[in-house]
Amino acid sequence: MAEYETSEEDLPLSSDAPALDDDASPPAAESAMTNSFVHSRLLDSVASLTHHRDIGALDHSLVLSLAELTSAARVVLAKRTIDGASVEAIVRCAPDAQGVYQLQEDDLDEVDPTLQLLYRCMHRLEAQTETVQGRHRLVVPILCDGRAIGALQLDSDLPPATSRPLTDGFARIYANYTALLHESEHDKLTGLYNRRSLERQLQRLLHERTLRMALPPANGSPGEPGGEPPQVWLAILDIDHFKRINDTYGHIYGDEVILLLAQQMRACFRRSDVLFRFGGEEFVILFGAAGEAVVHAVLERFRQRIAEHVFPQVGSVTVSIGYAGVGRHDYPSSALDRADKALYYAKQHGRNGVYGYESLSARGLLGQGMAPGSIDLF
Ligand SMILES: Nc1nc2c(ncn2[C@@H]2O[C@H](COP(=O)(O)OP(=O)(O)OP(=O)(O)O)[C@@H](O)[C@H]2O)c(=O)[nH]1
Repeated sequence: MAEYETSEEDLPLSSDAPALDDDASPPAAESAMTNSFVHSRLLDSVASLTHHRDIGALDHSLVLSLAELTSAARVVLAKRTIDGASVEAIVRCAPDAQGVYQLQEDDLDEVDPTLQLLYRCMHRLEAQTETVQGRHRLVVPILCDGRAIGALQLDSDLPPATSRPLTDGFARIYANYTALLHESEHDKLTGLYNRRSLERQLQRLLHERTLRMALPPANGSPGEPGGEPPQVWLAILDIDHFKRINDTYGHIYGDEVILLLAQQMRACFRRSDVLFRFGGEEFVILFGAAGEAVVHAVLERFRQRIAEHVFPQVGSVTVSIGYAGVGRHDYPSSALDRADKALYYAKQHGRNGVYGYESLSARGLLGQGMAPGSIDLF
């Protein structure tokens, strides 16, 4: 670390700041001052980066920090899907006409020539450089366990030798921190989201829909007369007679059923649908759909798919599913409670079925005295 060569007034650091060096020449003092300023900006960026608990916010913070620290013309973050098969997200950052950095998140344009180096970098697992119209382009891979989970592109006037250490450093911090966030949000056995992340994911989904659809203010919650039709849905899925599977075949096969079911969920639902392992043999799905008929058809298709699937050793497995609409100002616990009531109804009416809270309720089938479902609410 360089020594500070300035006065305490000039540099409002803590009282631990190193003493002045009387022999320092003005240019040396100036350079130390610059170094110290750069270091504190850098630490600031790292601190704000690791402050986030949400991967989306972390992505934004990463590209903004790098752009601001390097005065880049453009910074791009590309992220790969979990299976590494394709690129799932692109976050770009560039200054607007006033020089203020603006973020932009978009779908991948595979033919965009300005992103070709990103692909090559992720493929070759090593940094790439090129010069385009006098401007330097540097792309570094974001590596995790020897795999490229993404890449960072910096278009700037800085030669790659100058910008590389910083860009590499940010890529490494990002890789370490996303691994930590990922672990804390996901179930170890299935790789699906865990229960802890439900509230945040639900808020994110509701927020995204609000932004995308620019909805007018809600005038009621789902299920209430006059309420707007819900656009986000929550389904709870529970494996039928799972205790019997464990008792008959043992926990290892029980776990395998859970794992294979999660794989079936991944294969059947859309990438934009959010999948959770909520508890032992309980799963939650959050998704957007136009109406109850669509939701019912999607879940019914999954129920059938599982009923027809042959699980190794265990053979046939069935699932019961309950679902409910989620209003814009809903609490996760209330939406869960409604879906759980529909699931309970499914369990009481032969299992291997799909039921929606709204239609059960409209048909008066959820009596006052109905026992609460099995789920522990927040
Ligand atoms: N193998 C395995 N079993 C689990 C896990 N978590 C919970 N279980 C078991 O799952 C079983 C759930 O049993 P119940 O809640 O009685 O439900 P069920 O037998 O599925 O019956 P219904 O839900 O009424 O159809 C219990 O025996 C739990 O011990 C897990 O991670 N792995």
